[in-house]
Amino acid sequence: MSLNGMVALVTGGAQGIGRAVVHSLMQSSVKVAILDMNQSCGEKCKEELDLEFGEGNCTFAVCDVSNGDALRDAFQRTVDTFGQLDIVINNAGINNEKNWGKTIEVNLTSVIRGTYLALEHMSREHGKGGGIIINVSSMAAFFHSPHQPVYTATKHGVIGFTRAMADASAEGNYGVRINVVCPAFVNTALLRSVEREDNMGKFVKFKDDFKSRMDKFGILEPSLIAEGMIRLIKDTSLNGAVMKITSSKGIHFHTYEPMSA
Ligand SMILES: NC(=O)C1=CN([C@@H]2O[C@H](COP(=O)(O)OP(=O)(O)OC[C@H]3O[C@@H](n4cnc5c(N)ncnc54)[C@H](O)[C@@H]3O)[C@@H](O)[C@H]2O)C=CC1
Ligand SMILES: CCCCCC(=O)/C=C/[C@H]1C=CC(=O)[C@@H]1CCCCCCC(=O)O
Repeated sequence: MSLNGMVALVTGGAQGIGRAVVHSLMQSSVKVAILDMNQSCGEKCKEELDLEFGEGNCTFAVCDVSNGDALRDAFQRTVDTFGQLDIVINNAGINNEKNWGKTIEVNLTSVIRGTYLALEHMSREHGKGGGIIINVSSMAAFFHSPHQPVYTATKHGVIGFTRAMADASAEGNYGVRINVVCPAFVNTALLRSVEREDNMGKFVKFKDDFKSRMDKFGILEPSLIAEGMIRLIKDTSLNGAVMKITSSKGIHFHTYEPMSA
């Protein structure tokens, strides 16, 4: 499946995993709208991508995904700029057990809002031509992190919401495939936040245990997560898929017991 000419929107696209998937998408000739709350990183990211791929192939907008109006405007500006929207990756996420309400707002509420906004611009129920949504969860949804109870809860929620919405899309003939990716530890700024009291609050005292888990389970590069996301986009058979990415098994999928009668 060629992605040439498609248009993607990536939240948290200025750094880390989001930056990696933006680059992979542009290597596949996808035009990308990068949304991020970090203006300096976003502008630097766009400057570098313009140098590599030529101008006009990506945009950057400062957008805090937890601001619903700003997120709605950013989606609309993307469609106004590029004329269409085919791929949405709800990637932006934080780790803050002190301001845990914010963690819920960004990691779960904004993923829900971003999914609904994506459907407004892609679903046949809105007269559009279809598309693909990828929501970002975590292996913390399978190996719960005793040091990140609220982060863990949000990532469990992303899986449940995504699987439910994928079924709704299939039953409603939305024409939109909705999948979720669950990386283990990834070498980004977010991972380094587990050592900071500002982020971890009282759980920072467990940082040595957290680091020993990183040693045990390994640390992935963002490019591998981007590879998994491109696979979710290109494999048209995948809807409601729960992709896991770990050092031990690489890119693989979680399987669920079928619901008994
Ligand atoms: N790094 C890791 O070990 C893992 C990360 N994840 C998830 O992957 C996603 C990306 O995380 P990383 O790339 O590691 O983090 P990162 O911190 O390196 O990059 C996240 C980007 O999102 C932006 N962002 C944060 N809050 C935002 C908001 N409210 N509005 C707009 N942009 C915002 C940041 O400015 C940053 O550019 C997150 O959902 C995270 O939970 C999942 C499993 C493991
Ligand atoms: C803010 C930091 C982001 C960390 C996200 C994350 O995925 C954390 C997961 C871990 C937290 C405690 C754990 O034990 C989780 C282990 C995840 C790796 C499991 C890999 C298992 C395997 O390789 O088979």
